[in-house]
Amino acid sequence: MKIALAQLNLVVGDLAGNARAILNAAQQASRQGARLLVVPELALCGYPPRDLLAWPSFLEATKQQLTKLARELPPNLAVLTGTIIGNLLATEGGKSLFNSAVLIDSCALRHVFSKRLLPTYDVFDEGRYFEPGKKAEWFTLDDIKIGVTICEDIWNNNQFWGRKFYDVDPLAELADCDVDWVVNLSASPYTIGKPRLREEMLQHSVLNYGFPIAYVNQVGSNDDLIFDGTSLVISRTGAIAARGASFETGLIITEFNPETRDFVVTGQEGSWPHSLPLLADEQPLPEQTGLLAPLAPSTDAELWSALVLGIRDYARKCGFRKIVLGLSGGIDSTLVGALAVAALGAENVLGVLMPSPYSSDHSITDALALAENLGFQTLKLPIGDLMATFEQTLAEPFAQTQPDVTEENLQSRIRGNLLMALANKFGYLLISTGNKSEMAVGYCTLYGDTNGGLAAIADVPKTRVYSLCHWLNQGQVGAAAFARLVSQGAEIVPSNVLNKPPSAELRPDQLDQDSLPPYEILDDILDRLVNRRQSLADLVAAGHESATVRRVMHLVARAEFKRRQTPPVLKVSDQAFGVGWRMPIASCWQLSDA
Ligand SMILES: NC(=O)c1ccc[n+]([C@@H]2O[C@H](COP(=O)([O-])OP(=O)(O)OC[C@H]3O[C@@H](n4cnc5c(N)ncnc54)[C@H](O)[C@@H]3O)[C@@H](O)[C@H]2O)c1
Ligand SMILES: Nc1ncnc2c1ncn2[C@@H]1O[C@H](COP(=O)(O)O)[C@@H](O)[C@H]1O
Ligand SMILES: N[C@@H](CCC(=O)O)C(=O)O
Ligand SMILES: O=P(O)(O)OP(=O)(O)O
Repeated sequence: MKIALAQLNLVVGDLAGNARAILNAAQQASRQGARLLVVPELALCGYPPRDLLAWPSFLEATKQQLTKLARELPPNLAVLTGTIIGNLLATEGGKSLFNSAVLIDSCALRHVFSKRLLPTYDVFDEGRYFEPGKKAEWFTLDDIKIGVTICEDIWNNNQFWGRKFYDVDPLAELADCDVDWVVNLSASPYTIGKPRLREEMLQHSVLNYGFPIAYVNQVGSNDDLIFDGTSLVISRTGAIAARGASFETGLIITEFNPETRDFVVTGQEGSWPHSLPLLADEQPLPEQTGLLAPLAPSTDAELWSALVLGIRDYARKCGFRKIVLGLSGGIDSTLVGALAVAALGAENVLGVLMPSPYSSDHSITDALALAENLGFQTLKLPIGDLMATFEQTLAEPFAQTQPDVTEENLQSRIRGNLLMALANKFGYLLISTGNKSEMAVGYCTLYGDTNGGLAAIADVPKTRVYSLCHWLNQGQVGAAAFARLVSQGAEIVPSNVLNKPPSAELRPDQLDQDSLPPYEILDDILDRLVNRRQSLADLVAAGHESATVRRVMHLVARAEFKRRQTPPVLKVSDQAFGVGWRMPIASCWQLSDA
């Protein structure tokens, strides 16, 4: 039996567009002779629908779209699609919806399976909307017994994690039902290294529970969440029967053999994708039959692709064709400039140079060198006159004061204002360039360099910004925009950008390192504090100076008000400063207290 898994890039709320993407995949799968097509979690409404689920009109429209889709699907193909389903018993208690997989066969709705484990940690808030499914469920297709799970349902493998997250274990219950194989419909957000982690977990689960697993994951980015795809089919032995490409749409076709009760393993490697089509869903899905698309060769390569997809999808799903950013010749704006070019093409990126009397010459020359390397346009808007006008206007109220950080911030706010003016006038998306290290300690100006529609690298620590830029210069980047440079062995990131010390250039001779611990130390403290919730004692035991740790903890807590007002942050770590980080602002608790 041929089984097809469609890694689709779905848009939240685009019910007709998502239905079309499912239908296209179904027609393609049917032409390939597939008997069953599986598409991702909540594919019809897009994931995550968040509070759209509170609108009765949205629920009704989704229901109607499902009925219409069922009528249009090829009759010889069974389709398992993620969608929302009303809980008819909600009046007797419980939430009014299920997060479900619906089996459509011969153009009719045959069975509904509902997600049993509803995550409520980090970015997930499914208990807010959904009632959990009550029991393990499966269906029979041509005498093959297929167990159905949805995303979190497969993440409670106690033996793999060495701890139990939920009392219910849907996979263990399906093992008791003696199913032939289990399918999982997912919308599993990307974090660094997660494609490999999922693979290890699923291989362990196959051996632990004793059945093959086919796992289909959404691809694309919705708001702050990036979905990598990397769907998998794991055979009974733990061997990988198929692996979908990461960060690309695709139709994975695999063969289940009823005799061996297993998927056929070819072990053939496919090719690593070299380009990310802009509107992939409107073209036929790239097909992979029994192929293993390789995992990214390094976490830098993986992270790069994730950020490119995150920027591209945010722009196109919000209706932007062009990006603007402030280009200072520093490493952060350099990385964001390169990402923007890879995401939308050099012809759609504008870098704005805004020198002040404190700007170095290399802030101009390095920014221009990058723009020339990558072929995008620049605009130079010196801000000295605007600074003088601001200072003049504020001269009277500031008469009895000394220049301080206020004047520094004015420069940043002038730049932020100019960038937003360009964004308004020409319909650009302004991307802010702050990295995670500065967002963590508040080393940025509210309504200044934090301005923007999307914070593209605000979950990327400064040390990783450097490693991504070094990786870019190693010439392994696949983006078409860099093909010429890569083929000539030329640098993408000007070497001076990599070698000079980071500086805000808001006053003479200012260096980040005069205000902050060295970034290697700061980033290790932040990783332990923010991602791993370590205490002062833990951090000191790890070799950090107590005074430095206390200072960082204080800065992190004090900067909460800034983070709450910054743009959506593309999530790439286990703990991003986004919807999964819910710290109080007006709080007396010192992180160093415990
Ligand atoms: N802009 C840049 O490009 C850049 C880059 C690197 C470093 N920096 C550095 O970042 C620093 C920015 O200075 P800053 O932190 O004073 O800037 P800021 O103006 O962004 O934030 C401080 C202001 O925020 C308000 N505020 C403080 N606590 C608040 C709260 N709990 N709720 C609401 N509002 C509150 C107050 O008005 C306060 O003056 C400077 O040291 C600058 O050198 C800036
Ligand atoms: N001189 C500058 N021209 C354009 N954009 C600038 C300039 N200086 C700073 N910026 C923008 O602000 C952020 C933060 O600057 P830091 O150097 O980190 O202080 C920078 O990435 C640019 O987007
Ligand atoms: N914990 C899983 C699943 C979350 C979900 O059910 O959406 C993940 O990170 O991918
Ligand atoms: O934000 P940038 O680009 O100016 O980078 P840096 O802060 O390292 O100068």
